[in-house]
Amino acid sequence: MQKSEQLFERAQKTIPGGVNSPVRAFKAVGGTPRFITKADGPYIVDADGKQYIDYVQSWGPMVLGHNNEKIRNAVVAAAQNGLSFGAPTEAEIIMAEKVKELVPSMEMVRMVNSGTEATMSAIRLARGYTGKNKLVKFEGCYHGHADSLLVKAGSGALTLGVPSSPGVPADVAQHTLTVEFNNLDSVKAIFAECGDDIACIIVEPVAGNMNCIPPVDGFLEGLRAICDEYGAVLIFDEVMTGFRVSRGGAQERYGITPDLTCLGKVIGGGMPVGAFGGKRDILTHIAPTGPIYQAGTLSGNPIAMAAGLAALDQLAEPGLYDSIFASTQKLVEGFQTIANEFSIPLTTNSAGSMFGIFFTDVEKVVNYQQAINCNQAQFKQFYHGMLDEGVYLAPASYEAGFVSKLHDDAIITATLDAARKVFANL
Ligand SMILES: N[C@H](C=O)CCC(=O)O
Repeated sequence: MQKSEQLFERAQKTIPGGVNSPVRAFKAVGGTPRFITKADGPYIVDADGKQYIDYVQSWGPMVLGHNNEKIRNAVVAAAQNGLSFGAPTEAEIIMAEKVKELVPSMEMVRMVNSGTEATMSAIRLARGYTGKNKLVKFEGCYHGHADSLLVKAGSGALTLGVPSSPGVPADVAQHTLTVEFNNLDSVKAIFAECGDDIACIIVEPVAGNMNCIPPVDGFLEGLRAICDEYGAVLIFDEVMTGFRVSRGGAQERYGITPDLTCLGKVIGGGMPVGAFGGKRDILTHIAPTGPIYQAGTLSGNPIAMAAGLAALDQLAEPGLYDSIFASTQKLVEGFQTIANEFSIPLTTNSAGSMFGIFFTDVEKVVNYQQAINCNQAQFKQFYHGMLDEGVYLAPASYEAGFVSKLHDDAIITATLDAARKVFANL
């Protein structure tokens, strides 16, 4: 770890906390963040040359695994023609058509550069479209770091103890109403109180920023019904679940159609991209067809479009999703079996190729309270044990894990062998 240590020390002199995104800093687990030099397939390699089986997968987008050859070639080919034009290209149309084909509720699509931009823009659109101010989000859900959404947020904000960040004016935060994930009664109650001024509900259909919590039966259906009743816009934040929990995302997996959908890095095969889209009737309110402003010089960047199209094309491979889901199932069942053998209280969740491990004696984790009450000390010990054994999990207990196409049987077996050694010492 010598090189990572040196790099971390050097980084802290010029980069706040030594990292460009807080979750990378290992604050939740302690120790030195591993500085990464390359990634390939299911592996990443750190500055000291140590190889890890990677379950972060750049926080989700690498459904095909790292350094996919076709994506890489598409990026290189596109780069021959220039890096950024600030003008429209055919690739953006092909991308919008492709997204619409895979996620039919996205009748129109606007490209942006990140998940944060996607959710921030979708919220503005919902407010402008409905003429209402308030938004409903769920405690522990994370939708990027826009002001309105950094209220009782999950992910790094929760890990670092600032789920409602300083710097967000109270005047802004007052319009964000937070309710409990998987609790329809709490949503009904807030709508009964101020439904006339609620523009939208934004939800991660599988909450991947408080570990991995799938929706309970009827929850997403209930949100759809409430939005219909009150004329609010239902926004699915599919930054994590898009093209991952099913080829058509969570909306396909659970059979619920939102009004707007937000997508993130997955749509660029890992490049810095995002998109939001949905009903034509709503999207036409965006500039230049409508008055609600939203813009970006780099939006629809040709390199990102090339990477994204190469990634999305490969998702049509027959049996791809069944195979990744089977690997994920084998992994979580393996963790559970081994924990049981060592009498360690543990439960797991999964949705498609996303998974979560919870150190708790709760039988099934379905909400925020249960997620944050898990045994953090034990997670920390487990985390470092796995790292030593060459398995890289998200360095925070509130983050979902991700399995790729290249996490084959041998990789899952190697991970479980590592877990057995680590559990034996917990
Ligand atoms: N949970 C986040 C991804 O959506 C973690 C990534 C980050 O904040 O850098």
